[in-house]
Amino acid sequence: MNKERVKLSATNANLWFGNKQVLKNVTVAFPQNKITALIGPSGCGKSTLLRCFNRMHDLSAEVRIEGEFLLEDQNLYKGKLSATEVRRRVGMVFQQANPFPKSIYENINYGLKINNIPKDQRPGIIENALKESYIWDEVKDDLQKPATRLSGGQQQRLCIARAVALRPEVILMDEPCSALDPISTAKIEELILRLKKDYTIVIVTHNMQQAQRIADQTVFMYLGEIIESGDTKQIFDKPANELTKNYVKGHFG
Ligand SMILES: Nc1ncnc2c1ncn2[C@@H]1O[C@H](COP(=O)(O)OP(=O)(O)OP(=O)(O)O)[C@@H](O)[C@H]1O
Repeated sequence: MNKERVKLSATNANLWFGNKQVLKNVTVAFPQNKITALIGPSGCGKSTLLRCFNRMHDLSAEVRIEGEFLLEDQNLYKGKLSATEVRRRVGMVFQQANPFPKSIYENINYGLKINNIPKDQRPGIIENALKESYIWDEVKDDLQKPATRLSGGQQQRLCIARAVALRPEVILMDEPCSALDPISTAKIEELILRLKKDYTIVIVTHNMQQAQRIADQTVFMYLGEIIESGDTKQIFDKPANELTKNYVKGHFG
């Protein structure tokens, strides 16, 4: 798929919800410090695949996963890594901003506490995370106010700050802008582009313009399989597969 250093990968991954197979022999690699867009029609398995990379399916009894998932050379499931450690190193931001019903400050502080970050280091980390997520200027005088009073776009940037505060290596984003207006979306896209300097980013999106604006690489999925992946420009301008072509041209989806 690329010559860059691979940060995160899956090889021959299969996943079942009960008897229903949702991921079929998925092999994919996400290069370090790049943005990869995962695209494909509704229900093709994008979110399910994304969630495998931070062990979000661990608590679902009906889920069966096969295959190899690696963070660099460390196995996400079979090695020494605990689910908590995996989730610290592979952060996730969801479609619907989901701040805790607590203060802006506590939203970030909470993750630091459960990861045993010393108390005296936390205020500095929180300030940096808010700065890094382009929201500090808007909230610096309101840190003790409830996070739920922020706008949707601000809540989403707070959720990104919550993820980056734990210094992950990868940030998974599941349609992070789908509930946002164009101005908030533009701010998040600008933020994502800046974050790739420090993080590897995988973003699920239904917005083809968004994928073309921000993604270095694009992966097209259909019915649980990876149909095609490559440089974003190639996927959109010269797709090799007819299904990819029809999807990116908006003929189905
Ligand atoms: N907990 C579950 N139990 C059973 N089936 C599930 C479960 N979660 C998802 N599925 C099924 O798995 C398939 C893939 O779902 P997934 O959410 O990964 O698709 P997606 O490509 O992210 O879709 P969308 O773009 O609409 O968010 C769908 O058929 C869905 O109904």
